[in-house]
Amino acid sequence: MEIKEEGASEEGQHFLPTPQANDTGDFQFTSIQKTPNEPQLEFILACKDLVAPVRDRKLNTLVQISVIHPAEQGLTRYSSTEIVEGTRDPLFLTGVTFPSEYPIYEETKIKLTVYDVKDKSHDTVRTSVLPEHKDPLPEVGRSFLGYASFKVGELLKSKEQLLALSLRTSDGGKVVGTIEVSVVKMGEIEDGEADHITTDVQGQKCALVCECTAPESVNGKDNLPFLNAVLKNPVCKLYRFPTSDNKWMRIREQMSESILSFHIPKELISLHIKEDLCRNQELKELGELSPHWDNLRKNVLTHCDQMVNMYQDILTELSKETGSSFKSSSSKGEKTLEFVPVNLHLQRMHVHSPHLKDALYDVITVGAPAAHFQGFKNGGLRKLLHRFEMERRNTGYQFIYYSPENTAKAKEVLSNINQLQPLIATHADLLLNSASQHSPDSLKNSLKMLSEKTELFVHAFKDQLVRSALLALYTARPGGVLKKPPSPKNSTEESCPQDPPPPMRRQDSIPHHSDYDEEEWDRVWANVGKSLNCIIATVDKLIERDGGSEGGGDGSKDGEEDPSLVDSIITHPREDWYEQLYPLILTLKDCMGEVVNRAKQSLTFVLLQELAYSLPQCLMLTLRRDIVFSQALAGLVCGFIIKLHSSLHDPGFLQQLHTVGLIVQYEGLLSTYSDEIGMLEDMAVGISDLKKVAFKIIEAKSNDVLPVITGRREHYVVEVKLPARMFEALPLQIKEGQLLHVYPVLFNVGINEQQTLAERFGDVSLQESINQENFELLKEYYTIFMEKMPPDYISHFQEQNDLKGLLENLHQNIQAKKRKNVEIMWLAATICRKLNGIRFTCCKSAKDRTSMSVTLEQCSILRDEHQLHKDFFIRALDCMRSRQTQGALSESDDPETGCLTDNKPTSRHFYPVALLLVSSHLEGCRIENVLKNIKCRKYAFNMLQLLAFPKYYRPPEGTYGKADT
Ligand SMILES: O=P(O)(O)O[C@H]1[C@H](O)[C@@H](O)[C@H](O)[C@H](O)[C@@H]1OP(=O)(O)O
Repeated sequence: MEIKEEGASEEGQHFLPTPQANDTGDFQFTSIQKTPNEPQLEFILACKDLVAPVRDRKLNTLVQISVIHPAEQGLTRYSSTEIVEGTRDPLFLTGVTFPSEYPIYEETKIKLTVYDVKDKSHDTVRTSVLPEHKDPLPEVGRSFLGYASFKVGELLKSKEQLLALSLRTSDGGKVVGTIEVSVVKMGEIEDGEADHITTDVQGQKCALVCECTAPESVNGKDNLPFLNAVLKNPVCKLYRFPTSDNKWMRIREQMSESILSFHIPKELISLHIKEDLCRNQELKELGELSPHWDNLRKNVLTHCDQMVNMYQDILTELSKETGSSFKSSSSKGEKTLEFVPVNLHLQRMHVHSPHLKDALYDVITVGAPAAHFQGFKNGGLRKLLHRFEMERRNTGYQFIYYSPENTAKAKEVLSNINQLQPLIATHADLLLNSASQHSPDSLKNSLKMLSEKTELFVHAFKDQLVRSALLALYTARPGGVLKKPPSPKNSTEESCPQDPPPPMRRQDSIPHHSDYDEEEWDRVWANVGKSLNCIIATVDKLIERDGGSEGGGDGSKDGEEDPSLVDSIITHPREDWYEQLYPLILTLKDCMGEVVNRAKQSLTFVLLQELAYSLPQCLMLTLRRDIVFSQALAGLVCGFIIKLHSSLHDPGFLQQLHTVGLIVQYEGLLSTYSDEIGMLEDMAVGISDLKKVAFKIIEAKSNDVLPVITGRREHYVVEVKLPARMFEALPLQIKEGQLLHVYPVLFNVGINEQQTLAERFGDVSLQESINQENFELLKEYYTIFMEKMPPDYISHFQEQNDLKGLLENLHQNIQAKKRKNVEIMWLAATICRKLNGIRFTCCKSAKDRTSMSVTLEQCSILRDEHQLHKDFFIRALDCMRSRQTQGALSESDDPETGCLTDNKPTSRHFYPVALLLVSSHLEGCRIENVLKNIKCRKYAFNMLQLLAFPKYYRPPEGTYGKADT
């Protein structure tokens, strides 16, 4: 029999925006004193001496928590505990938390209703693995046992903030037991002894005494406004678990979205548009070409313009999504959202355990960066890029083959030129300005800056590529006939068709031409250096003479300046500095202009070769790479900012940040089977491309604290802003703008039924090579870490951690080629945490497998680092993965499927705010994640799938089933 509460108007929770919260009509309510951004109220529950309705039947109880807002009469279901089985004295591990935005006052009434759950598994959808004749269990649902209620003010003002309330039957008559409500404050120092906790549920007792002092380092309250600008819509859960020495630890699980999900893609797309517009312009300015190349260029430009339009359209679409912070898994194939990462969240576990410092454990959970709209029929980036390069290299006479390294080099030089030329011009003008003011000090300073930049400029061209590109372009001009057409077939390093594919670093098919005057470039290039030397010598002379010192000097300090020029200066008795320097500056600018012109054209010609081959595939490949990279970068920036904020008070971390850089470890759960092979190939390239990213911390000058990206495809700088107070406390190197590097590594272990197929009938080599390659990268990072961190830090570090042993263990596990060897993931994650790194967990959608993995990781940390009682490991795991049972769903839920039937999303992919807030206090954070994505509180697994999962990756009964994903 299912018992319904009488008179309860069950509605979703309605959040009032905070400013209105105190002002509900004519009423004035007493706010709860709160710490910014911390939950307003958190409590735990336990029952005693419950009376079973039927004798000799063990009770399986849960408590449902409802709220009666003071201005309303209606009851709003808020959350519920987990089910505790087989005891009259249940002690609930799942607590209740009211986040800072929730409209709760001292006058708010809380109703606690205790139910006896007869069958907690009836929600699990039976699948084909069940015998067909087997009917669902006849006895489903739960029975009402009793209720109690209290006002928030009563709880807060009670002795030791603890209430023991009688539970009564619905007519308010009979007492059927007691319920204890105890306020919890994270970060408090445990005062009382949680004595007599036994793993025997019958004997569980609750530690209810707490004293309060919040450790600064974990709460990091100073940082909150900044994190709030980035993190949105937090979902919180509170638990308490016993430790092996029978004390309680408290755990707050928090899951938040990030507006960086949209902000970073928008920044990046704008940057790509700028870069591509500039390249298209340079292609147009390439000058006259012979008909073959000219046609190619026209074709390339048509496609490139189309591409820029496409990026602009995507940006326009994304710009409409103002304030969005979440892309659901069901939108992963949407074209306009392709640059946005799927289901990106910070998953945070805050642990307060006795005798230990409070600790935070963060993992970024996100769908594997992949180009879902383009699909995976032909594989992912790793394969596509390799194939593209192989084919391009063997195209014969139509194009000149430049290796990817040389193409990247050409882009780098072009970018350097574009940056340096205007800088030099500015410094040259400043020098003239100093000259006109006749100020020796200012002249010296301006000269110093001018010299530095000009030297960099000259250095930028010290590359064979520029010479060969000049020759190639020469041959492509009308009349510039190549005597020996460039072809890999003419190369001495040519490979025979039957040979294995040559390595990527093969020699380029760069032309050689006997008529070409190579020295001409040398002369043009050297002129820049010469004219700088001339300026230096002139300035020296002018200052020397101005100081009235005797003697004229010979004007040949640097040995390279033109003696006639210098002589002409020193013969002037009364110099006008400006007049003396002006012609020299003009010469420098002219020489530079000549170099820039030639170099730009020739290097643009190199880029033309890459683009001209295999249009439009080449551009689609760039698009795919941009998409995957954008998703990966959004996650990385989010992870970096969170890591920075949570570790700002740690000098060791800050030192590591600027001397070594940060390890960023990705755990992949993709299978090497079917489409997920392509996803893994995309993900591997996307993550590896993150090496091109460096961070820079700058002082925030306004309220806009969102990061800014500069650079171009081969090299990005992400500027992260910190408020002045925090910025000031940073090490000098960071404040001076030193670039902070990241070392991304990916370890993948497929765990589902698809991976079983791959292992039995397919191929797992992709996973093996990714793990092997990334192990080498991780080892490299460790070596740099050991070399660069100070010896005293290292000796302390080594005392605490056996990193060498862990690495060796990881290596052995990778070599072992064991099936579904999840030990690899645990070891890689542990190493990352010990190295102060940033952790990521990814599967296709980051909702089902990722939720299993991240909750397992949390409980394993509690076991290994916080002495979680071993008999509570599985219970803790189940609590974190759990969902409300059917009876606890709101009326808008479909009881058959657990899926929401009303509260339809307002847009295709965004979770409506009302719905989000309603849901944010139901069971474990990760089931909320599933709900956010597919509007259904069920992990998308069936029993057959779960049989293939490693044991600890299986969710509890009642939490999984058929879901329309
Ligand atoms: O979050 P995921 O684990 O990628 O979700 C998978 C789930 O593991 C699988 O069992 C199910 O059949 C679906 O394919 C889920 O992916 P969706 O992207 O369809 O949510």
